[in-house]
Amino acid sequence: MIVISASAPGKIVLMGEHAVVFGKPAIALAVNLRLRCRIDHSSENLVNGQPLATAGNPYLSYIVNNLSKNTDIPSNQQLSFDVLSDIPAGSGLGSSAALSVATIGALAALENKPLNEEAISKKAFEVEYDVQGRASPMDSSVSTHGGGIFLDSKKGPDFLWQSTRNDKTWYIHDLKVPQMGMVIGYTGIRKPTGPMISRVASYCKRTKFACEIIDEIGDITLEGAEAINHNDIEKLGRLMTKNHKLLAILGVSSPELQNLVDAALPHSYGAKLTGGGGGGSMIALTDKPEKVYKAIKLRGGTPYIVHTGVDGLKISERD
Ligand SMILES: Nc1ncnc2c1ncn2[C@@H]1O[C@H](COP(=O)(O)OP(=O)(O)O)[C@@H](O)[C@H]1O
Ligand SMILES: C[C@@](O)(CCOP(=O)(O)O)CC(=O)O
Repeated sequence: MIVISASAPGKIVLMGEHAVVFGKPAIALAVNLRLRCRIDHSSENLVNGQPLATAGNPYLSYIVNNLSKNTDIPSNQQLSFDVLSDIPAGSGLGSSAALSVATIGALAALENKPLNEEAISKKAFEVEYDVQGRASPMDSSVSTHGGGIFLDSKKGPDFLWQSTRNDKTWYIHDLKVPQMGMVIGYTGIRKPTGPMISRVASYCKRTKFACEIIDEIGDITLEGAEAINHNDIEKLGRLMTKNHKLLAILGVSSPELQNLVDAALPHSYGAKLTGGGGGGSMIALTDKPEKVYKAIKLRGGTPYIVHTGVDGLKISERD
């Protein structure tokens, strides 16, 4: 019997979340929190031994319901999925993209297909977009590729692939990022991404002001990419904190996130919420990770000192 297991990383967003959904630039890094998905043939569709249901498992259900679109596996083939994750779900750390990437990667391996990063990442983006109602290809791309990525509205050096949905095209680039001390602070508050994206979209529909904030996030993200190219960590930190303020104006911060950002800032180059916001997690760029760790813990958050520069999708087992 063939048993396949694949793993994919979660991510942090250095700059540009939410604005990237509108086609603006963003910078995301894979981190050493991973989700593993093991797939096996089965007599019924199961997740961790329980029947697969759309309500509890929208991403896996979507993949199974669209099996014939994405694979040559017959649509009546039943599968069992075992999912094990280090990434807290609904926490802004890209758990849903890691789940989609690892599952689609494992299905490709089950079919003995060569791993094609671009194809897997695009299929995972489709899952994210359709289940959430709106998304950018940021999470699916960085989880597939690993390391760092820079999304832009035009093609530049180190271009990997482009993704188009409706009237928007994102050009995805490999981004080499120097080793940086990075601490995640999880508020413990689960916030699904879809409603946060909708909230920003309706704010932008109502007011020109919100669209200008989105533009401003895009502009400072380009400055952030320049700062990375020049290894200017202090400038990057300042821009990250500015990015946080702009996200707060858009209404996607929360008192709990602000509490952890405030705790981290005295020991950091910069700090900001990461991902969808409204709860979930923040990140701090620092050369004193232990101090930030303690400060976040003292304020009731769950800190993780994380490594970047990690692998993307990996097929980790084949029997
Ligand atoms: N280990 C897991 N097992 C099954 N589903 C998961 C797992 N981790 C995440 N998910 C799915 O992803 C959703 C969270 O995704 P999302 O709202 O985009 O937040 P984020 O990607 O920031 O964690 C969960 O509600 C669940 O449907
Ligand atoms: C808000 C957004 O920019 C990032 C969402 O990240 P997460 O799903 O909350 O980890 C949405 C997206 O880019 O698809």
